[in-house]
Amino acid sequence: MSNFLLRTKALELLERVGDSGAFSHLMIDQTIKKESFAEHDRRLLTEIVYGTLQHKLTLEFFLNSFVKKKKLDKWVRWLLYMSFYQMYYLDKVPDYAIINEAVEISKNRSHSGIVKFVNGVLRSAQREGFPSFETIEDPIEQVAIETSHPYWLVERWADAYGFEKAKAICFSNLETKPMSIRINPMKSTRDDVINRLSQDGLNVVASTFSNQGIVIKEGSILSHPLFKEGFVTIQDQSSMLVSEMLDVNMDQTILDACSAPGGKATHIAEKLNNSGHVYAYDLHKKKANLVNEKAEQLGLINLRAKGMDARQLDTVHDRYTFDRILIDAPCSGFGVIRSKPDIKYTKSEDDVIQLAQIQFELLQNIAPLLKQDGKIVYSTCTIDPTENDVVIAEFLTSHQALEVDPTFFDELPDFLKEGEGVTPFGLQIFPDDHQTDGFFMTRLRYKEPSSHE
Ligand SMILES: C[S@@+](CC[C@H](N)C(=O)[O-])C[C@H]1O[C@@H](n2cnc3c(N)ncnc32)[C@H](O)[C@@H]1O
Repeated sequence: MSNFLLRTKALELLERVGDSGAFSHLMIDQTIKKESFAEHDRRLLTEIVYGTLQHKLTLEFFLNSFVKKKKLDKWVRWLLYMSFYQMYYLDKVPDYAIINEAVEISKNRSHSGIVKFVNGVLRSAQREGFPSFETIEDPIEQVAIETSHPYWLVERWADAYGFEKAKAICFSNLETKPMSIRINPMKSTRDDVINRLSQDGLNVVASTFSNQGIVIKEGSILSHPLFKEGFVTIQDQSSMLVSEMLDVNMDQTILDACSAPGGKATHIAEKLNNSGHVYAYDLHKKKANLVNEKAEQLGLINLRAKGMDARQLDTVHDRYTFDRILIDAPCSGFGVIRSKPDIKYTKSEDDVIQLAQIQFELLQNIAPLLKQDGKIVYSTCTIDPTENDVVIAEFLTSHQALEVDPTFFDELPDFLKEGEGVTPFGLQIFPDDHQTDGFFMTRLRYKEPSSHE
């Protein structure tokens, strides 16, 4: 494909999704796939689109240094952002070529005034270079601009964890993490899968988070037969640890209250080796159907998902029904910004407060369904204390028969036991800690198994 066409496509995508606040990997990937590009073009297009979105606030800072208070058409702004992104972050294409392409695109779309403007701004950037972040005096603002996070979010993390940790989190959100997969123990062993993938040229190592996990350091699993035939599932390592900490045993009756798209529900069902039963729910029926599809692909007959608000599960299940309960709650998602950069632009402090309320209600309404000797795992893929430690602390204050299960901490992998993420209420994994998603998880149980009767 010509450079002109590729960059025109990139601009179209950015215009479509960049301001909507609803872009997702899936949506962008599907659009790119539809065009049937050559592999090399597809990779460059993906890189330009994601990179521009990922660095949006930094690129805005650059633009403001060249253009004072000028109202720009949406497409002109995105064209300048994507050109800046390539000039500053990529060394694949020389600046003059990036500028020429941008000028050609402008000619195609508008009149000579705009063409001159685009050319002028990009030539100034080429001549003068981009402004240094050192010129920003406020350290929080400097990190916010350099890593393209909103100010309030960096400030919030600095208040919760200190400035240096907040900075490390922000920078780690710009890196890519290695992909990890979970083997299906009903079909193969981890050693066999590692051997097979190594023979086929992938560089893989065993995960220390889960004995079903494998980290792919080099190579792609997406076109490998083991992936296509359901021998392995793509899942982040922190996410795998959640189902590990549920401490599942054969024949148990398990509830996964917020289950879509089914990563953890299928992990749990695999651990049961098709015995027992996993009752899975999700607020959205369509999403619950995805869980059923995933279970079918993996050959799991002990998992069934339905659409339902989990805060009303006490209308369909009796008290003391479940051996294990997983509440992988809806959350702000601040632990997964690396793969979903839209989160940092769209979520607000109000969202955090509203989500904490929902999380509390989920715990409150679901906990009575736990058997006397059962265990509840509560998890989120966020790093905000309001949705994690604070929700658990408040829940335990109003439900004094329950406690954080002290054996949860003993069962953590050794390298996590002593880390900075261990709190009195659970384990917080940060995205800059282990090249995984950021996650919070904890396990609750009755203080005295029969005292609540
Ligand atoms: C963090 S995701 C769950 C991820 C899933 N456990 C996995 O591992 O693939 C949270 C899910 O909760 C669902 N949800 C939100 N509010 C809910 C509610 N009141 N009842 C049940 N599910 C809800 C969302 O639709 C979303 O799919």
